[in-house]
Amino acid sequence: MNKDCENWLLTPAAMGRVDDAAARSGMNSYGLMEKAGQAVSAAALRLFPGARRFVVLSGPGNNGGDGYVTARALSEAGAAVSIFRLGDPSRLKGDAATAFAHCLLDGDDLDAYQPWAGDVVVDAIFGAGLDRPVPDTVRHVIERVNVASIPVIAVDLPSGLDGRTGRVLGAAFTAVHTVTFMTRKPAHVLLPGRRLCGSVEVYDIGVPMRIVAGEAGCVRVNSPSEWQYEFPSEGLESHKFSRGHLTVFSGPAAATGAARLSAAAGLRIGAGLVTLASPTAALETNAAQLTAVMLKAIDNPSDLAVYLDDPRHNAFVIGPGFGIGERTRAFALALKDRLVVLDADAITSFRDEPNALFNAFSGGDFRLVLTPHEGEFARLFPDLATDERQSKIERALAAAVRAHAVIVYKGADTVIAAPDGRVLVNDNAPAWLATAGSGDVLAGMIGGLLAQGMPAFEAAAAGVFLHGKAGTAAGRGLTSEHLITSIER
Ligand SMILES: NC(=O)C1=CN([C@@H]2O[C@H](COP(=O)(O)OP(=O)(O)OC[C@H]3O[C@@H](n4cnc5c(N)ncnc54)[C@H](O)[C@@H]3O)[C@@H](O)[C@H]2O)[C@H](O)CC1
Ligand SMILES: [K+]
Repeated sequence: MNKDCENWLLTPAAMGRVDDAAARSGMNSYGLMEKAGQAVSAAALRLFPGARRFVVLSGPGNNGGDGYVTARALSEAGAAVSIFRLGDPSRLKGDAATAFAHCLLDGDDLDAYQPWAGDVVVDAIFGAGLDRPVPDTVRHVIERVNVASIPVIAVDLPSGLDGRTGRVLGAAFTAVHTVTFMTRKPAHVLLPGRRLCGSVEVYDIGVPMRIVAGEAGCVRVNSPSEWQYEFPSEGLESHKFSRGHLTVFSGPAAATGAARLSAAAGLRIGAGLVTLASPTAALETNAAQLTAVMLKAIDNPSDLAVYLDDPRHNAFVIGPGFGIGERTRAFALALKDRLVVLDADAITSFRDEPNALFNAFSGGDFRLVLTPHEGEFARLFPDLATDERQSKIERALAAAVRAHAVIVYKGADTVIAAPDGRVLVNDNAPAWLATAGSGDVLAGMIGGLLAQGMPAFEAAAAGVFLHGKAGTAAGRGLTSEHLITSIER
């Protein structure tokens, strides 16, 4: 993968414009297809040196063109190759027609393909150009290949996958390996697409970087290079007060654990001081289980107003275990001038009046981070959640603009979006991170980074990435307590 663009995500439409611009610049566009097909052939031979037969399934567009180049290259390397085609190859156009003309192997209709043991399928039916559910012929082949457990190498995208959204249009192959070109596309990282791609190889077919950069936009894969420059450093001159003061609100006596997890995570990620703001009735319960985290009784909005008189109380987490309702709304709105992570119950509390929240935090730098999972997202943004046309990236971005907040739209493919258009898709979370209390830990980590002065978008992205990394380090069967001790800055 080219280092310059390893985190970029281009939609199929943007990649189409890259292709056009490359052709206009005088590049030989057939040369790009030739390199694409050669890369797929090399991957197939590398991954399956013992294949009895490579079966190339070629479609009606340029993805099919890549397939004809692959078939020719595999055959020239001495492998056994069969081709099955969707559509009349005499109707292929442009580079795909050229690739077909150069490939002297016979082929048959896609319908005729019956899997044999020892086959390896090269799926070149549809790539970036899929724009509607796959036809029945393709659906039936996908089913036959699945039933026979034939390994599939996908060209650009597993056919049936919508490159922009990562959703399945009708049916899709499940690939063991996908070779894509220049940059990854949203479907390689958004679910369910990511699971259908297998390992993803990004091959540089030689489109000049300035042309790709022209279409790259601000949507990327989350990685330290996206936020490291803002990560708080522990210089010799730093002391606990210069590393900020995070306050986490505890729920009532019967629901204090979630907030303690957030507070402990905030401390672990480096906040200088962490206070648990607790109802008087829960002080004893909390006191029995805290050491480094401080405790303060705050029962009502007037207690909170006094606490907010001290400007050193700069960052807050509200929501985990806090309870749903009017008191929660009053507390959250009182924090409107501070850095705030609003999670769980505090999100749900605004389901009937989300604009009250959004308006309170509008104006000035964005300082509110919302961390909804799927259900909470639907409560605050019901219209976006049900809009089937939009990808998770597009939904998160629209929500961020509306809320004037950084949105951490959680899931195994968490999307972090800022109102200014920046979006990061996270892909390092292990499956076992979805455990009780995991979200509370994440909220505390983001709060702890906000307290240390990291801007909201970078704090959210770093929190999500380091949370995934801690989950991987903790390993299967982790508990949230273990997750916290596995956090490394
Ligand atoms: N820079 C690059 O990334 C390069 C990519 N290459 C390959 O080109 C394809 C994209 O090619 P395109 O022709 O635009 O699209 P497809 O081949 O995916 O399919 C278009 C073709 O299919 C028809 N179609 C779409 N949906 C359906 C459907 N549901 N049922 C039936 N037919 C459908 C549509 O009408 C068109 O005829 C990219 O993925 C790469 O593999 C280049 O080779 C090199 C540069
Ligand atoms: K494909």
